[in-house]
Amino acid sequence: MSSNGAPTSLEPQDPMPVIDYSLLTSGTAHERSKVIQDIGKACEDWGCFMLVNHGIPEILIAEMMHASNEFFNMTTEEKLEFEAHGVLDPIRCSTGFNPDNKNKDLLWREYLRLIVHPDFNCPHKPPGFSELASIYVKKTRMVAMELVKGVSESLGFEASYMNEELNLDSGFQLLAINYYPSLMEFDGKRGLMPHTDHGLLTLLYENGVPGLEVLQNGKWIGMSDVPNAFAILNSDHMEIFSNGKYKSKLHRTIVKDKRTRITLVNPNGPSLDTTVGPSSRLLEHDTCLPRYLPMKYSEYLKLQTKLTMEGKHAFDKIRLL
Ligand SMILES: O=C(O)CCC(=O)C(=O)O
Ligand SMILES: [Fe+2]
Repeated sequence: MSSNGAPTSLEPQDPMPVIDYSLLTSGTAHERSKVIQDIGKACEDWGCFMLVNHGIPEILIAEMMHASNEFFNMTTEEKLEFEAHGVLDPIRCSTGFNPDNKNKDLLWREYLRLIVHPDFNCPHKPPGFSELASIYVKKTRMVAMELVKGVSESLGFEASYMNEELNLDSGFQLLAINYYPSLMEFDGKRGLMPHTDHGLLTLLYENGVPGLEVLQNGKWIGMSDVPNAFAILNSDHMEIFSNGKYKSKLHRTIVKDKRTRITLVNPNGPSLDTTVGPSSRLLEHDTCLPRYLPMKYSEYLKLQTKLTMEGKHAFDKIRLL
C-alpha cells in the first residue's frame, strides 16, 4: 500500500493470484463481487491466475491423464492415423513419427489437438478415451464460460455481454494434450517456446510435473505450486476485445524433471466466423482509440499458423499502437 492507502503497482515478489471459483458460482453477492474484482485485477496486473475449487473432479482429471498417456504410448503406426495437417483439422496429432524429427537442440514435445466445440472430435482409441474426453471438455467449457462472465463484469459490462458479442454459444474450444516424454524416452530438451495463445482464455492442468512459466515484470516465473489448480492464461482475443487492458500472457515450458509431463490445455475462443476487434463499448469515449485491427477469428488462426512457420506472430499484424 502507498502512504495514502491506495494499492501500489505490482511488485515482482507479489505472489501469483489465486482465484476461488466457488465464490463466483455459489458465493454471496458480496463474495461474488469481490472475486470479480480480483479476477479483473489478476487479468490486468498478471494476465494469468491459478483457479482453485473449480469443481472438476480430481478422479476425472486423473483418468484423462491416464488415457492421454495411453494415447501417446500407442505405436507410431497407430498414431499416424491422426497425423497433423491443416490448422482447422478436427484432429491433429504431431509426434515423433520420424526419428530424425527428434532434433535434440530443439524443444521437444508431442501433442494431440482436438476441436471439441461446437462439434466434438476425438480419436476412437485408446478405448474409452473419447467418452472421457467428451465429459471432461463439457466441464472445462462450463468453467471457462463462467470465468468469461466474471471477466465481462470486471470490465464493467453485464455478465452476458462478452458471450453475446463474441458468439460464445458456438465458440471454438480446443483440447490440446501435450506430452513431454520422460528423460528415459528422450534425453534432449523438452518444452515449448515462448508464445501467447489465441482465443479468450486458456485453461491448463498439469500432471504434477512442473514446467510452465510466465513472463512477469521481465522475469520467468514457474506456475506450478498450487495443488489441484488450473492455470488460467489470458489469450490474444482477450487483449484485443479489452483494447489492451487485459494483456495476452506470454508463456513457455521448460521441463527439467525427469518424469513424463502431460498437460490438458483448453483454449476457449469466439465462434470461428466472429470478427473480433476492441469492444465498441470501450471505444465509445472520444479519448479511447482502437489499438487493434478487427479480424475474423478463423482468419487469425490461419495467419498465425502461417506466420509461426516464419517465427512471427499474428498479433503483431493487428496491433495498431
Ligand atoms: O504444456 C504446457 O506446459 C504449456 C502448453 C501450452 O502453452 C499450449 O499448449 O499452448
Ligand atoms: Fe500456450
